[in-house]
Amino acid sequence: MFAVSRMKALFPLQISLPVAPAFPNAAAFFSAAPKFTLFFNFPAVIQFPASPSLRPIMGSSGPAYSRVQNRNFRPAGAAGDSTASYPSGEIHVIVGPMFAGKTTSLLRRVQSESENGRSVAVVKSDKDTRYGLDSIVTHDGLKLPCWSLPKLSMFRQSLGVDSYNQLDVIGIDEAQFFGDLYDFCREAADQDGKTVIVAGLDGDYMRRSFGAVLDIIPLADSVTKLTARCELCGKRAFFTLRKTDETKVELIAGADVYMPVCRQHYVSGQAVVEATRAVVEESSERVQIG
Ligand SMILES: Nc1ncnc2c1ncn2[C@@H]1O[C@H](COP(=O)(O)OP(=O)(O)O)[C@@H](O)[C@H]1O
Ligand SMILES: Cc1cn([C@H]2C[C@H](O)[C@@H](COP(=O)(O)O)O2)c(=O)[nH]c1=O
Ligand SMILES: [Zn+2]
Repeated sequence: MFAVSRMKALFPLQISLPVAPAFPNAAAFFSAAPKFTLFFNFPAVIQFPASPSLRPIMGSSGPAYSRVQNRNFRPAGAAGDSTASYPSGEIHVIVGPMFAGKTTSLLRRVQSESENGRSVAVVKSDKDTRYGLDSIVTHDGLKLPCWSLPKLSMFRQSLGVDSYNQLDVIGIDEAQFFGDLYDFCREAADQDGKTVIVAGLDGDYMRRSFGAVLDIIPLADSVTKLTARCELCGKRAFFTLRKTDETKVELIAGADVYMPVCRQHYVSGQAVVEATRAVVEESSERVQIG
């Protein structure tokens, strides 16, 4: 399993061990069947300082971990170096259906950045209340403390301007729920020199673009599309099937309502859901008339 004990050492106050993981063999599952498609080569460019010295910054709704200063700003260079003092931010986007390991991947990357001495903070939408507001939690129970906010534009103020300035890396989970994702990511990377790691659903249950996740692809250094396992046949799953007849786009839920599926089972499953909805609507119309 990925280093829960190391996570505990890193985040001693908040990390808790996974309880009754839904997929106990997740690590074996992940390593035996690598499930991601790299659209672009993921650049091994994150530069890590040699000696990490983390200190937690506690805020009203969540912690950040910080070093002394944001190293993303290049020091003034030699004369003629036109890049001197421009921020060297980055944006990395992780997409895929539910259960594909997006949160797990985000958590790993943030953990790795932190272990390498960079100051990190993670934010998720406060719409997702599934596991409480103070942490992001994977479907198999790994946890990381985070900020829960309605808008990314509140992040700087919530953290405190000084703490924000010291941050190197910002992780964003459930990115599909943030309407101001584009402006936040652009400013954080271009103006403030942050490395921004974004995880979210590229498509909703109808396989339509979800929120602003796809809008930030033109801003991104890298885009990774993860896949899950089709719950009906075990093949690679690219889509999320909603098992109920609820039609609103945003519906916070887990495996009770959604399942990852391959193309074939998306098409057949969606046909069943739609046929069922038609029958239910028809019979409720009959009841109203009668
Ligand atoms: N059908 C499935 N395919 C793959 N993983 C699944 C499935 N159902 C549950 N899981 C679990 O979900 C974990 C991924 O959780 P998570 O990182 O929270 O995914 P995401 O953020 O993409 O929804 C996997 O490690 C696995 O244990
Ligand atoms: C497909 C789909 C999903 N959602 C919700 C359901 C969950 O609360 C999140 C996704 O969580 P995960 O970390 O990716 O597993 O999004 C939704 O509101 N609408 C949809 O169409
Ligand atoms: Zn299938």
